[in-house]
Amino acid sequence: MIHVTNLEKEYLLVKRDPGLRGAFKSLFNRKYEKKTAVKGVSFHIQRGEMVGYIGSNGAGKSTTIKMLTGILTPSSGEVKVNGIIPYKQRKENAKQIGAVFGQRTQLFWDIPVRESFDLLKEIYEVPEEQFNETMELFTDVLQLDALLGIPVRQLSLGQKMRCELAAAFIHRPEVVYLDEPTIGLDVAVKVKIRKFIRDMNEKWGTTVLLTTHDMQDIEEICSRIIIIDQGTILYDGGLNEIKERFSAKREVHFELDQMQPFALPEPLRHLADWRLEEGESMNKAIVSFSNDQIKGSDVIAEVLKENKITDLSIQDPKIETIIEEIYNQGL
Ligand SMILES: Nc1ncnc2c1ncn2[C@@H]1O[C@H](COP(=O)(O)OP(=O)(O)OP(=O)(O)O)[C@@H](O)[C@H]1O
Repeated sequence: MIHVTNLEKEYLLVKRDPGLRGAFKSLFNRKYEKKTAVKGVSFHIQRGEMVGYIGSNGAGKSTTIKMLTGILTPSSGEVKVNGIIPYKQRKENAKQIGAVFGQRTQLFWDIPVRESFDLLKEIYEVPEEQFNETMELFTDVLQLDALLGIPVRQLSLGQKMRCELAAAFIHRPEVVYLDEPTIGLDVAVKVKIRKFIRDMNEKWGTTVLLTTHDMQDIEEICSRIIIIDQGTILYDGGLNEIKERFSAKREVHFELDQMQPFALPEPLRHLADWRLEEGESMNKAIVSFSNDQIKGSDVIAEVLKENKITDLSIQDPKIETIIEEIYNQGL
């Protein structure tokens, strides 16, 4: 569905000396500097896959997505979405994709949401019956009923984002690009949005490329991640595989009675680290260890022998921690 081969994008930046004099000079004698935002990126995404495209600020995510949507022309390399070259066939590409770009809206600011959807229906030439059926479904799943009569500018961020999501899927596109679809939203709306994306993927087999800094989005939506750093791909593979690869780092969280001190038993001293998290009524001792050196059950057994524990839980490594480690140490 999405084929990207050796994709590159260079931006030309105007080089300017500091100060007013520099600004004035650059008006007449422009010097340019090249900035390669995407360097030789290749990946293939199958129809119906939901892939997380992640990386730190400035890694090159938005630049890639802009090339996939046809907004930007690549400096070199190839990009094809469902057989279409986006920057050459912008209209055809626009018909088969949907997009949510964080804070920007594709809805019409001053008119009621319902009328924005009616306009999108005309733009995408959605058949009447299909449109009504889709609207009914979205109204139900995203609880849009009360919002349809309100102009977008009067909606809260969460309400607006629910409408944006509906607008991205209204014409049942083949591919949807989601750039930070849950940014700034409360947990309840995030849950609703993640479920909606999963449901649409299941119902229509929509291919989804998701950019987010919220790792919970990734964990709940994607089974594959592509990690980009400084314009090049660091990792492309299963979310579970990478978690397993790094599952060397596991943690057991032991809840202690406030009055009880914690001691790491002797057999664990060279195999595990621990730290204390202090709370109002409860302290928590967090013991971290390498799965390939000792089993979680042995850690628990040893700790229970010497400490009074009220509760415990085993935590898998968080994907943020994993990504930070890949950034720092490589794969
Ligand atoms: N229009 C532009 N002109 C010049 N440089 C740009 C332009 N857009 C982006 N860049 C630069 O290209 C690099 C990649 O930017 P990009 O927006 O693709 O990153 P990103 O991964 O989407 O970051 P973020 O998570 O902050 O949105 C950055 O160094 C950025 O400063």
